[in-house]
Amino acid sequence: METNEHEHVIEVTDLRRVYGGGFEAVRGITFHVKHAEVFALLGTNGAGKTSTVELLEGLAAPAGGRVRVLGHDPYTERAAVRPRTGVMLQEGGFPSELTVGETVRMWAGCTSGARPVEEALELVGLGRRSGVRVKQLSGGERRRLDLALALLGKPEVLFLDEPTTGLDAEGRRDTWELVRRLRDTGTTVLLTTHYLEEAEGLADRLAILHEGRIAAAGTPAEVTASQPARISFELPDSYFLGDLPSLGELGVVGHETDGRVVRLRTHEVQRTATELLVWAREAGVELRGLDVRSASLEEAFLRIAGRASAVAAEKEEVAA
Ligand SMILES: Nc1ncnc2c1ncn2[C@@H]1O[C@H](COP(=O)(O)OP(=O)(O)OP(=O)(O)O)[C@@H](O)[C@H]1O
Repeated sequence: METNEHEHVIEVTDLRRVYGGGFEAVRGITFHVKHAEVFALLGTNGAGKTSTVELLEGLAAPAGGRVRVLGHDPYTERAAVRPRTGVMLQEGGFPSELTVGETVRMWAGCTSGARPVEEALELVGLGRRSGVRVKQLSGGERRRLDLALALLGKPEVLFLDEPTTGLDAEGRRDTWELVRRLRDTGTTVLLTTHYLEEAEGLADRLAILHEGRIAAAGTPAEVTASQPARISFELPDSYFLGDLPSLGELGVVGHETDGRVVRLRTHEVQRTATELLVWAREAGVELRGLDVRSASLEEAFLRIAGRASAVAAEKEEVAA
């Protein structure tokens, strides 16, 4: 079955993965990835990202649920899926005595319709490192070589497991730029990452995994919009928190103080900020250091991961 632009290139339904000792690393997750979309799987350490990506790559059979990549089961129909996908594992293993060029040439020999070696190396910025032995590459350069190998077969679907770990800021930006170009020319990309700014800047949609479950999903804007905005300022001299209008009336859902600095959280940022400023004008005081900002994906991530832990602990308590 060929895909067209209206289909989901990756479909995951109630997916489960259980390891040998009976540990359930993926506990029933559902999501889809559309054609030419960048989808990020985020999560704390051990959340189940790699376990999930390996199922999508057909490296293991699920314990339950269903995966389809380009309309096929990647495990039982590997021959149909593998030539159309590119895979960058967390740890690429290749002989370290070979040069970069030899490594790519060797890989190209096993890949149907491979790009020219030089083109693959240019894409990832290793054009001038062709003659260097793999063992002499820096960690970041090895990640780029991994990426070159994943791109060799001009894949329709690209799986990238932590593609920018170990890269410096410039290398990371280059990789983002490349991923965007690939997406714009029709490649579907699923990546895992620890870098929240990577997901925020690169992903069209994302899912936050926590302890094997999806704790939140949507566009980066949707996931952050579910979190309260933050307003912070310094209490004017000789004023106390109790001198402000009632926080409930201001639409504040949470607050902290740090010395004289007050931080308020609100889902109604315009109303809260306006009423606070009206109060300050009427009181004739200045709110020094006033700062109003929407939640970042990082804040959303930390709160969602923390909340998911609390909910899980509560469920365990109820079950006990
Ligand atoms: N082969 C295995 N046997 C048993 N448990 C495993 C195995 N591989 C992974 N796990 C466990 O499954 C859980 C999920 O691991 P996984 O590597 O998928 O997480 P991750 O989200 O990719 O983490 P990280 O961000 O640290 O790479 C972890 O608790 C891990 O210890």
